[in-house]
Amino acid sequence: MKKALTIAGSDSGGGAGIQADLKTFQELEVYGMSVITAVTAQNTRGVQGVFPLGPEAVSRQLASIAEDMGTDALKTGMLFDSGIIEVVAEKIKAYHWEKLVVDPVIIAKGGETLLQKEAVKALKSQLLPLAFIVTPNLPEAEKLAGMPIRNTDDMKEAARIIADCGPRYCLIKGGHHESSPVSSDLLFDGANFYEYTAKRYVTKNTHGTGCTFSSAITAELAKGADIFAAVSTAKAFITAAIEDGIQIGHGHGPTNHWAYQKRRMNNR
Ligand SMILES: Nc1ncnc2c1ncn2[C@@H]1O[C@H](COP(=O)(O)OP(=O)(O)O)[C@@H](O)[C@H]1O
Ligand SMILES: Cc1ncc(COP(=O)(O)O)c(N)n1
Repeated sequence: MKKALTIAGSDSGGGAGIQADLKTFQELEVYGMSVITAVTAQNTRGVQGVFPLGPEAVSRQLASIAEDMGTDALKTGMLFDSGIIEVVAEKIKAYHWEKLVVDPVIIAKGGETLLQKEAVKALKSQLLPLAFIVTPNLPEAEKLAGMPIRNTDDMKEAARIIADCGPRYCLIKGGHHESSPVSSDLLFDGANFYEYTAKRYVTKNTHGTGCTFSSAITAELAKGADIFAAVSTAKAFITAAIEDGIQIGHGHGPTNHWAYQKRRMNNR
């Protein structure tokens, strides 16, 4: 069985972070492993507390996996600060882990900080050069590129700037473009742009969409898919998960990780 690793924060509400990643790995039939960077007290209403574990705890978890199991692909989500980014980058290089998906989690949907301001520089200079693909949402792409994004031309310009940091592919997600009837993501391979478009659902149950999407890409890469097939399957996975979003809690509910496989079973 192929293996996938997530290096991310725990979401007690179960919709984002490590929990969303492991559910996605399971649904896409890869063996899921996790390195926890921080524990968040979180629910559908927002983030009530953040408790980082620190570089030593992260380093030891990474070593446990590397010394025994290894991984076929991996992703990063919430990394909290530059100390954790440094150790993650150092270990990824030392273990020669190559299929790295960097989801540059900076701010939660409710506005809470998940990456310290000082750490954006380390993310760009230390982690992005190791990334096979980086998957910023629109506000994250604005921060990484240092420019406002108002239209598709701006998205392309930002993708070029982010690609200059060294990732092999850059995928800017259009989920935050709420006035559009579609949800369009733009993949840049250093030369050409490819658009992945799906219907936009009007729903407040979008907690964990980015985590789920990037872990679906990671699962597909672990199984040997090329980047275009991996993004395409991940887009179908997240679109189904959003369409069947779950009304749990009083705020932004989670997506439905089972929706994609349920549809496949029904179509048999
Ligand atoms: N309301 C929606 N309807 C359909 N697809 C969406 C919706 N919101 C986000 N997506 C898709 O979900 C994926 C994650 O995007 P996004 O929500 O922008 O990430 P993040 O959680 O990092 O902010 C992308 O493929 C995006 O196009
Ligand atoms: C622990 C953790 N990691 C990431 C996110 C971002 O979630 P989203 O996928 O909605 O951007 C989150 N809210 N909590």
